Amino acid sequence: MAWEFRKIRPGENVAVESQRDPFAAPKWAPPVWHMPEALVLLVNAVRVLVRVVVFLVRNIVPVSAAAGLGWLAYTYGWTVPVLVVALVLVLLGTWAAADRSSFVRYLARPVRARWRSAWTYRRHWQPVLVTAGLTKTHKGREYLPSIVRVRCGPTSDRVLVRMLKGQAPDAWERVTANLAHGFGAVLVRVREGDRPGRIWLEFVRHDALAFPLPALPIPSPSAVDLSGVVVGRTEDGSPWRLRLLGTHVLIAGATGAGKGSVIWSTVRALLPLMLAGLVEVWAIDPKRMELSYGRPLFERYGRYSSDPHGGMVKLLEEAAEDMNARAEEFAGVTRSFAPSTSHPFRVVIVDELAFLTAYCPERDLRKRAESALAVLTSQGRSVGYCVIGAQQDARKEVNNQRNLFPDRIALRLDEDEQVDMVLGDGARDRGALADQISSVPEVGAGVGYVRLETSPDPIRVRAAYVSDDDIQEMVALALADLDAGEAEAA
Ligand SMILES: Nc1ncnc2c1ncn2[C@@H]1O[C@H](COP(=O)(O)OP(=O)(O)OP(=O)(O)O)[C@@H](O)[C@H]1O
Repeated sequence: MAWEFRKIRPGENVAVESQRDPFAAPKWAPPVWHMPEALVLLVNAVRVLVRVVVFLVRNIVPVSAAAGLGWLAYTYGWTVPVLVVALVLVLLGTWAAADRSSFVRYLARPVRARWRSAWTYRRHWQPVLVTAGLTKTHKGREYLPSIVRVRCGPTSDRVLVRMLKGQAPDAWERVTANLAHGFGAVLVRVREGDRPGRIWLEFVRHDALAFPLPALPIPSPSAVDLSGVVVGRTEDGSPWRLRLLGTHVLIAGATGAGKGSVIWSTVRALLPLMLAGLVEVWAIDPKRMELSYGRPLFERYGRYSSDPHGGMVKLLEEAAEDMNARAEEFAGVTRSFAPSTSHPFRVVIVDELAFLTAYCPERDLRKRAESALAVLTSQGRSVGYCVIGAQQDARKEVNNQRNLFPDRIALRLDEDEQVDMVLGDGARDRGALADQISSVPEVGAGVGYVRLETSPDPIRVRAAYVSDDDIQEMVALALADLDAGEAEAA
């Protein structure tokens, strides 16, 4: 129980049960101990001293700077500190102009984090948490979760929070809307903390993915990393790197969700290695829409089929056969795959998986496609094969093959339960709101959620939009060595 000292009349100091709620009915406690005046003063003096020391330690840099300037002004007059401040500003300006990224990293962001910590988070912490029901009052004493540290990113803040003992992250997940409104954020996500009992709250200040991202420049061959080709941007403004080497990728999204932009951004990122003969793209195009634009490109630097009467399935089977032959060749010789012109990295893109499997009317073709896909996805990873499958319908009945794809992307989905079907259990609770992505193309097309290997928390991404003109430019670049007639024929 907490106590505070009250003075009743001179010489009469009493300790009473403390009451922090200003609206609570007055509760009179009988005097318990009569305290000497000097002891009361001493206790209060120690309290003030401790608070001052904590404040000084926490704010050592600004306090020292202010004290130094004060001392200069006192000793030499006000012009000297003004000159010192001007000099420091000039130095900081030069630093910012010369190396902006280090300036932002080592100075601007930490200063901003301190400011936001004090002004936005600590100032509103208690009222917002009380209203959101995240505090506990026990025997008149209020227990409040505490802020450990605040970090600022370009578009979001991360606040490390020490929860109350016995509190779990889902208590915070339930009130993310209250927190967002309380602290003026667009949305709030709850992330795993650095140790038990702590969580990171991610306050998104503004949506970095609200506007379409134009097609990224075609990279130089040495910049292409198959462990993470850049296909767009993540919510914190960093590049979205899609892993292809050693995995398979499923892109799930309702019609118009922008699956094409993920596929084309990937092809665009791979283009330099395709031209160098180190990567082949085998395109299977049942819809004859998205991939048909790049048909000459795929036919020259890979394969292409849109033939519904067995051609597409045959292509898949040939990929599976070739993969088997490669596996045999590599057995006992090499364990990690590095692409070469004799053994290029093969990306098999299937624009709509369900056309080959669930929707295919011919039972025989369906079975053959399913079995070739299963072979490719289960054994192809280590021998330089990557299957990228797009899928409109994420329901279980339609997509029984999703477990064959280790990496999955959830673009806009029609129903909330499809999110966990695509990204795995609990993904929606952890913030993958793929069912709430806007269906307005400018706002939501190409936006989605991915789960990285390193973290169970889904992150929000947007693929760059590769327009028809961009595709034509890629095709022209890839076929530049052919003369006009040949290109036409291709
Ligand atoms: N990354 C993006 N940024 C902005 N707009 C985009 C993006 N991707 C696609 N769009 C817009 O959204 C429209 C639909 O995209 P797209 O055809 O790629 O969707 P989809 O998921 O492949 O649909 P479907 O399954 O019906 O083929 C495009 O015509 C384009 O205008």
